[in-house]
Amino acid sequence: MSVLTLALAQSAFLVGDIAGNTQKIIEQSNAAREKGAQIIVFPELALTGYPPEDLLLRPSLTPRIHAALAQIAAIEGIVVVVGYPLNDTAHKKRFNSAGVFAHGAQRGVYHKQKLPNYSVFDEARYFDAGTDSVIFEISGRKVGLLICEDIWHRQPIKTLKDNGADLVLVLNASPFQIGKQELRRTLLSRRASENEIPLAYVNLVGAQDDLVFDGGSLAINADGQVAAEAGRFEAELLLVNFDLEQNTFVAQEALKPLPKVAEIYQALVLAVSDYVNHSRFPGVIIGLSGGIDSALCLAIAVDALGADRVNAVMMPYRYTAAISMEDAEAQAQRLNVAYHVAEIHGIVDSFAQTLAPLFADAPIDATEENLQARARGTVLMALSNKFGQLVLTTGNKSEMSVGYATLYGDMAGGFDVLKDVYKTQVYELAKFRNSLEETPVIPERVITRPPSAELRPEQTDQDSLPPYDVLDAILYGYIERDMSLDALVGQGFDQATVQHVIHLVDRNEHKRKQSALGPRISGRAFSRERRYPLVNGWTAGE
Ligand SMILES: Nc1ncnc2c1ncn2[C@@H]1O[C@H](COP(=O)(O)OP(=O)(O)OC[C@H]2O[C@@H]([n+]3cccc(C(=O)O)c3)[C@H](O)[C@@H]2O)[C@@H](O)[C@H]1O
Ligand SMILES: Nc1ncnc2c1ncn2[C@@H]1O[C@H](COP(=O)(O)OP(=O)(O)OP(=O)(O)O)[C@@H](O)[C@H]1O
Ligand SMILES: NC(=O)CC[C@H](N)C(=O)O
Repeated sequence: MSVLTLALAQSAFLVGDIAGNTQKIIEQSNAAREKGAQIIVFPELALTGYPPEDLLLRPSLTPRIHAALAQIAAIEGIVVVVGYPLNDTAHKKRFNSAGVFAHGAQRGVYHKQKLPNYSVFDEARYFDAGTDSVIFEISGRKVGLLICEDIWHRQPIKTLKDNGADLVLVLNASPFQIGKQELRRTLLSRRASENEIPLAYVNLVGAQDDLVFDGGSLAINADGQVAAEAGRFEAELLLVNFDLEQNTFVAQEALKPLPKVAEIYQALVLAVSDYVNHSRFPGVIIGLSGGIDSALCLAIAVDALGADRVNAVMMPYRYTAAISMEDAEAQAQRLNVAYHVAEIHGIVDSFAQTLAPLFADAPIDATEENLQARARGTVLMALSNKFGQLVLTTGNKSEMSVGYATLYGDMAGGFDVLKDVYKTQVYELAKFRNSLEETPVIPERVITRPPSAELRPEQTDQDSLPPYDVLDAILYGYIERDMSLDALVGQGFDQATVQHVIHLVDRNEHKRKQSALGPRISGRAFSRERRYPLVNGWTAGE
């Protein structure tokens, strides 16, 4: 059997670190050659990382890219296919391109034809669309190139097939959202089988700001069957053999698909670890309340960074229940995390004293609750300033949707771990994490007790919000499916409840606008893909 060995370089590339990324490309190309590969394929825009955003507009980018390409062209003994931005100054155009390098020179270049400009993507801001197919030859086979969004459309791969391609390489920067790998498998199988052409799909891995790239690179045969698949959420140099006589990939052992809850958990861990490490924080600080949100964040942080880089601070006030103190300490102990207690009576009471003459006879309301949250936020930020550690905030998607969080209080911090995770998913994730070890890291009572902000006596979240299963279902319909009030009521939800929830979501856009960034796991997160005007005259619920 005569074989072409391909290396699919499912790697992480730090945005903007062109020198570091070039070094990685050279090292991985050499490693792949030593393992017997004749060609190595890197992800979309590997040289700059994805998405490079306005770094693409810096005039100093082009010389850096040219220097990097010269180094890549000098790689010997293996064909290298790599994604990079191409600035065509003569024609005042910029392309999202893939270059083919071999025997000391660049042998070809392909420009992405379909530029995504929906959801989290903004490529039309930066790139011009390519118009031509590109096919190059290796080992007597015609190999076509595509870049990410191209494969989500029918025409680009069909044109390659019509032009005689035997095999298609797809370079990707395809971000994670729940169920995305299943979607990719279905799409790629269909594209391969409807065109009767095998394809190799190489994805990026690692997190960038709010986006998580989950890998899951694939080799798919012309009958649509998956021949090989790389792991998820980790770097891998996947070697696949392509039988040149049969024009098929040699099948490898199939990977088990990850359950949804496991993929969400891994996405959050990767997001925290890459955000903290790439921003060069020595560690993180979490306000640990004894509640489920901060408990889950603590477990995620420990899995991402190791226990010795995580600090928990319990800040009791007079409404903090004894079991909250016990549970917070138990969590820290079980996870082996440094645990501190900083009570906030003095701070809150002093605030209250100063404000008393100004408040005159104004009745007690949420103001007094917010002082507690703000005292805690101030303590956490002081620790961050003093020791250089990042404060992780814990607000989940349900709370961020309805504004159930205090500005400059529990919203203070640099990265909001659960920002795109509904409260009902928080429970599933906590149970999932507990199932991984014999002794659950989150005490059972934290999961079973009714959630409370503990900002006044006997308070529970359900005093002011519908039960979380109802709230989350309404939020999902309104936020992720753009459903109207009438449509939600048509689904059986109580009209007054839906009205109340929609009103809260609309009224709290300003909070989300100034909230910390957090990892995106859904198809509609509060970051790039949901942009509402703060001031507007829209009628709620339509
Ligand atoms: N459109 C707009 N554009 C810009 N700013 C706007 C604004 N509307 C209000 N504001 C500002 O926002 C302020 C109100 O926001 P804020 O100060 O946060 O206070 P607020 O939203 O009134 O109260 C916080 C709520 O979150 C709940 N909470 C707090 C802490 C933790 C938890 C939990 O369980 O996790 C829940 C608490 O029970 C209360 O219901 C206004 O006083 C005003 O200054
Ligand atoms: N007593 C406390 N000590 C330390 N941090 C606290 C305390 N109370 C609240 N916090 C911080 O503020 C965040 C908001 O918590 P709060 O208890 O008000 O609501 P929650 O959304 O139910 O969160 P949790 O489930 O973590 O309690 C907590 O996740 C935690 O980080
Ligand atoms: N970078 C891209 O072109 C990605 C777009 C593509 N639809 C994806 O999410 O996989």
